[in-house]
Amino acid sequence: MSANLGIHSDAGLGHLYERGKIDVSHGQILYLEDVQVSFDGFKALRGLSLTIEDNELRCIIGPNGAGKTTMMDVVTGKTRPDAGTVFLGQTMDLTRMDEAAIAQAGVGRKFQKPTVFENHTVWQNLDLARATDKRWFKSLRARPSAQAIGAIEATLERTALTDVVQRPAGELSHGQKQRLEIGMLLMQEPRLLLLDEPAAGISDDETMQLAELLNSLRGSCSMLVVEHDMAFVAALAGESGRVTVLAEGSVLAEGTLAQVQSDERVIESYLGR
Ligand SMILES: Nc1ncnc2c1ncn2[C@@H]1O[C@H](COP(=O)(O)OP(=O)(O)OP(=O)(O)O)[C@@H](O)[C@H]1O
Repeated sequence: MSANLGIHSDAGLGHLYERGKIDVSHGQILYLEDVQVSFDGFKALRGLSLTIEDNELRCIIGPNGAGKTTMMDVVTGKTRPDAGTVFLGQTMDLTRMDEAAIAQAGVGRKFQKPTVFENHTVWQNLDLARATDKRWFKSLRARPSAQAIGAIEATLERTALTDVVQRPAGELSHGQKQRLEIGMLLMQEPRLLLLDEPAAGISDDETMQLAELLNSLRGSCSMLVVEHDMAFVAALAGESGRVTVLAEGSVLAEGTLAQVQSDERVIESYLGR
């Protein structure tokens, strides 16, 4: 399969990857084949194969312990697979790149718990996320360019945070913090966003606002969303979006939400519990 896709290895060149240079000429942004991960003999991923199209928004569902977080850890370089293939586009072998190189190549990750700078304002958080110089004291003093101001304002609007721009992030609601963190990731102009249960613990209204935000990002980046909230998944997948069901470390089913919801194996292992 790899050979057919024209994939080749770029071992050791992680530091040279340029943002936006992902080769999606075959239409795929992420390609996993037969990925295996074991922890002390326990197989967390057993032959996981998954392909995400460029600009696709894919929802991943599945029972606790199915391997969803481990899959994200493998894509971001936090966990090295024991075996298998993990490529970003045609040419970047993620199993041979470190976490920093993978982030630099355009993979952004949002963990379940929001991690924002609580004592800084919403504006400062976005400004810091944009900054290439991570020494925050220097970044905060540097005057942002007109282009940077434009990017921050566009992100504020997109994340519906314009009204709270001068509020410290610590005062925001959980849903607003989730949107701010996604805004911070957007400041890095990711090509692939991984989101781990972004709707967990937020109100129904904020869940739908979050779905609106992610839907508005279609076309500007690919997204992989792990989620348990089925109303949220329905709002993202619509009638025709693909949903993947993971169970026991591999893909149990894949199809539209209606297809996977009526799949007996899915009902038994996940939905029907
Ligand atoms: N570092 C680790 N050491 C040992 N076992 C681990 C480790 N990380 C994960 N596991 C195990 O691997 C399995 C898959 O875990 P993972 O967190 O990937 O599942 P998940 O689908 O994300 O679950 P959840 O929906 O609960 O977040 C679980 O049984 C978990 O206990």
